[in-house]
Amino acid sequence: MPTTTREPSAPPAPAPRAPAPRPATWGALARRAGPWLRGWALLRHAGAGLVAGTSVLCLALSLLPLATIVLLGRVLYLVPHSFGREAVAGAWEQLLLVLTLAIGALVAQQVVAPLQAGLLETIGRRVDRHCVGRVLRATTSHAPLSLLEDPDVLGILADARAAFDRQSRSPGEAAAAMLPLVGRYAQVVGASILVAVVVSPVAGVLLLGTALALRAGVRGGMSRFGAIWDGLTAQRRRTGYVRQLAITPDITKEVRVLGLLPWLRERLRTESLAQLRPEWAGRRRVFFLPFVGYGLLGLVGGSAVLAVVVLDAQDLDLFALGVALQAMMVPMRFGVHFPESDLQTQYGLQSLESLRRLEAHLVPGAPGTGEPAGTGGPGTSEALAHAPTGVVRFEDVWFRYSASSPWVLQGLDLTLEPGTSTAIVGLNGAGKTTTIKLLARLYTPTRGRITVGGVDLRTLPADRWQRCLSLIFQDYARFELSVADNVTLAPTSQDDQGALDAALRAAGAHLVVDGLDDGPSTVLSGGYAKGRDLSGGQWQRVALARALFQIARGAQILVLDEPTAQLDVTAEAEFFERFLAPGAVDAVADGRPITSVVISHRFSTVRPADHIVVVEHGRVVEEGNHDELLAVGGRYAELFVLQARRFRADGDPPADAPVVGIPDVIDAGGFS
Ligand SMILES: Nc1ncnc2c1ncn2[C@@H]1O[C@H](COP(=O)(O)OP(=O)(O)OP(=O)(O)O)[C@@H](O)[C@H]1O
Repeated sequence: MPTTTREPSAPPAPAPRAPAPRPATWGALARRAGPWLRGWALLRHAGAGLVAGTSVLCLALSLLPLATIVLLGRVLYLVPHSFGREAVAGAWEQLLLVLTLAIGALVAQQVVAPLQAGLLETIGRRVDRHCVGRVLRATTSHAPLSLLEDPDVLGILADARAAFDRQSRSPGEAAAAMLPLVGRYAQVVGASILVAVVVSPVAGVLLLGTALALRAGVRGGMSRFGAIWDGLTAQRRRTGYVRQLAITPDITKEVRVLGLLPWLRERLRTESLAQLRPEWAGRRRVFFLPFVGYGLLGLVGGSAVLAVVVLDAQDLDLFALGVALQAMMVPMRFGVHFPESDLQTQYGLQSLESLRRLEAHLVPGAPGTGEPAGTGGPGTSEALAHAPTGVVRFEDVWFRYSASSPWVLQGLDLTLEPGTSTAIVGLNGAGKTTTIKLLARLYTPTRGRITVGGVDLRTLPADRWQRCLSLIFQDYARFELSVADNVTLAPTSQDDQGALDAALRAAGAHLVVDGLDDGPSTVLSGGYAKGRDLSGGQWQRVALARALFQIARGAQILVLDEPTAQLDVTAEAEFFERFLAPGAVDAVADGRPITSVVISHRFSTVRPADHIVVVEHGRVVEEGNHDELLAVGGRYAELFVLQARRFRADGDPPADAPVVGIPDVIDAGGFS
């Protein structure tokens, strides 16, 4: 294949900007009511019987105090008629009965309250189970990676997760708390009706009006503070990150050794204050002064009701007076937070809205993802049966991570022939990993296209295409699971056992496994009984086995990003000889032609590849096989010799050290 040297074409015109989002069309009322209705609707996930039973209990618990008021009013009335000169026949017996009932009502409240709390907790947990499922569906959807890296989406995700980590209130708590809240309103209405009946309708209306005004003040303050809280999402994420840093053993180990603990403590302090100061200021603003105002309103309203009662006092008997004075206290309690429902509904409903925004961003088919829903789960025969095959081509691909960041790929052209091995080499930051992220459809090209067998990758569901690939990134995942789970990432059948063994052997990980107490069942973490942590190089072999296992399961393209970064020199050389040679993965591929792509910044190691591509500044500057590239004496030759010379200095020269076609390098003291 001829060696080519590429020049960049002119940069493309800026990508068209997405249209600005249209202003929300919902009315203010709908905006306020929407979250409440959605929270209410969540109750169906707790089970109709449980919700109905708990509702009845909540209503009973809120009406029992009214019953107590009436009964105690009756007691007041009966006391003078039960003793002394004004005693009336039968009054004493009635007094005993009413007193017993009043005590019974009080005891019932005490007994039922813990039961109510338990039932509400159960409802909350059932609703949260449903919501956690929704979070998982959103985060494990096939949304483009760019969305999962979007700072706004990460902030929303952090908020949604915080609720389920019990750092904030959850949607389940909000839904459950609505039942006692309804009970509170039933109680205040009941108390106002009592006052209206025993004193006058004016007093009843005054009482209800005062209660509702106080309530509006309390909840209004909470929702204004909720908006402030929402605005601090990014800062909360930063604070949470530093807090997490402070308790992550691996990181604190490094921080300790470097003597950075004071720095970490100070950083935690400054980040926490950056979150808390606006919260404190917000609290003062939305709670303190309005609290004084609403306190005065309660005083005026309460005094007005009292005045009406006093004016009517001569017409009121002891029963009416007792009931009126006690009932007046119920609405006055509307001036403070309800501990069983206010924080729960305020922050729990905000968590629910975060969850909904997350779904809007990430769930396939939802507006904003631009992602067609996939078919077939990981490794299913359906996904692989419809797998696109053929030559993979990058055609003048331009890419940047966001509209404001610099171009990473600048007109990259690349061809991957089926059944061949390609090495992509280049210096740090050249765009090699980005190239394979695009190949894997984690991102889509900003301009240009990638085709497979002539079909634009964009038109294929990402998950179906990804089933054709087996890919290990340089920052591969390390799961605190068994070796077998780390390799297969799926429940294994008897059929898989052979593929697992072959993958471990082909990756050279079988030697690692042989040294483990429980063989492939050993958990790869020292934190478990019989578990064992591995060295970096041993982990890398396990990750390689994972990639090879997917090949055994039917994937046709093997992509390895810096697969030898943690291997020793001998293992690295052996790896490249094995994986880039023809038929390298036959042992796991069962004779199918496998296209392999290896990324490396080590020019001296990719010699066996059928095709070597040199990437610089996001474009291919040279390509060919090793001999062709050396003969040209360009960038590859220059960097190959530079790196090979270092090997030589280490006493380990590559086999073809005497290089021809790069006289300038040789003159400069290269190989002789
Ligand atoms: N998620 C991201 N968001 C924004 N910029 C990114 C992201 N990932 C990479 N970049 C930028 O893209 C450029 C190319 O990175 P890439 O990882 O593709 O390089 P590379 O050739 O693989 O480098 P290396 O050999 O160091 O792994 C870098 O400048 C990097 O800062």
